[in-house]
Amino acid sequence: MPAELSPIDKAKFAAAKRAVDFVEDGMRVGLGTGSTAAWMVRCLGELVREEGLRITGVPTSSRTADLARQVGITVVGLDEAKWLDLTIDGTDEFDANLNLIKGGGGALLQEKIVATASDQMIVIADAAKEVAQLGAFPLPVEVVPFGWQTTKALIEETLVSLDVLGRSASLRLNGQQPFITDEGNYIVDLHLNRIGNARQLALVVNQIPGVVENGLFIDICDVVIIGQGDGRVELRDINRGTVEHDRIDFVDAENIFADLGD
Ligand SMILES: O=C[C@H](O)[C@H](O)[C@H](O)COP(=O)(O)O
Repeated sequence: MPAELSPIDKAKFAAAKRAVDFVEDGMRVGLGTGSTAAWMVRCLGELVREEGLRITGVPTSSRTADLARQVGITVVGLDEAKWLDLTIDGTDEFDANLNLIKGGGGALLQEKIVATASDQMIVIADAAKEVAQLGAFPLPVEVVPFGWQTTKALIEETLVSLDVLGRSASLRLNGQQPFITDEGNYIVDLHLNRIGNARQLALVVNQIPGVVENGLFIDICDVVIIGQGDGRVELRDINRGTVEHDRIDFVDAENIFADLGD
């Protein structure tokens, strides 16, 4: 393990490495987006190259598609795969019911479509992503560029009517310009502090014309794998109600770190 790899990266790697144990030969796998999911894509790539694992990957962003191809994973679109056995993705927050806030990297739309089209969703995270109540992380809402200021104003009015704390909304920027998603849309981030009724908020926000999707993933995630910097992992399965503990050996990761140029 390279000395410069931070404890947080080790934690993300540990969760990712444990998650790929769920991937079986012949599976169609949704590939999430973000720094944690990137570790999972690298781990899967190693299994494909070194152990001949045959999988079909459905990426949730152009970034993930590029990385997946680079590490040797066969990539297809969701409509070609049709239905997936499993999706593995990161998250910005998760709560005790495994409800999530996602979209910090702007990929929430494809991520939600792909996760919903999967028999199982496994979320991989470091322990800092766990919250008692969702909402400290700004909730991303994807909106169409046409009339986005009106859409943002309607979202703010809706937050007031729901008496949601925080209530401020901001257009996500990339430098001086609006951040553009893979689908050509904008992101409005909602600074809420905490979300009392996430299910209601998710439904109501999506009713507003101009809103494409929001980053609340309610009743979609089945398993969360929480990694620690020392290699410990905890697996929580919401359907079975089970909690398991395991440990990842970083020595196994030498090839992956070599690929990163360390
Ligand atoms: O749009 C991005 C995704 O929802 C990511 O899964 C999320 O932001 C977590 O990313 P990271 O693993 O980099 O914290």
